[in-house]
Amino acid sequence: MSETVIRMVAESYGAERVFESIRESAFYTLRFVKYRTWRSSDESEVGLLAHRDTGFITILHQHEVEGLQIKTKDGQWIDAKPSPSSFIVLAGYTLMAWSNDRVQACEHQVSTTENEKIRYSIGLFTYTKGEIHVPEEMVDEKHPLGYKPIDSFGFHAFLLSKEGHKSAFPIKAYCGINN
Ligand SMILES: O=C(O)CCC(=O)C(=O)O
Ligand SMILES: [Fe+2]
Repeated sequence: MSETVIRMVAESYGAERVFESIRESAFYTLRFVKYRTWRSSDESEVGLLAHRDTGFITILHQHEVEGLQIKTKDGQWIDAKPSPSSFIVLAGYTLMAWSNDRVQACEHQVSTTENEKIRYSIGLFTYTKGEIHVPEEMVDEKHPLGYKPIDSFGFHAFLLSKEGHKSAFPIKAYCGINN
């Protein structure tokens, strides 16, 4: 499924010729998360603070208990309702850079609203190894090249640094051009 989505993104920008190289550099982690219930009714929130994922794409499935919220382009938080048959695909920072900002890394958070039910989610995180380059299909007059080659391991090390921590858009601080 991850490969299918990445192929669709590449094709939609006329860059299907580079799909194979992304496929070859991809690796995955699978994370199963259990969110506890509230300890008391006045505990304000249990969840995960607003963030953007750092890899290429994330495929999420939440089981029965809602909580995932996605920030829209105009800054509104919307609920992603759980469905037994659906997955949510989120773009991460590496895809944002690879697509030369055509695809924005999606800000999201988890905020549980039901205090009695344990929430489970499962996420397949797709990362890339080695350097990947912005394909020339993503670059034109309106979209000048915005990133140097993207070394995902280097980027993850940068995220742990002081500079990485304080940066609002760490991928731009790490390998952006003209920032
Ligand atoms: O539990 C979820 O639905 C989201 C988890 C998440 O955003 C993450 O692990 O990066
Ligand atoms: Fe996330």
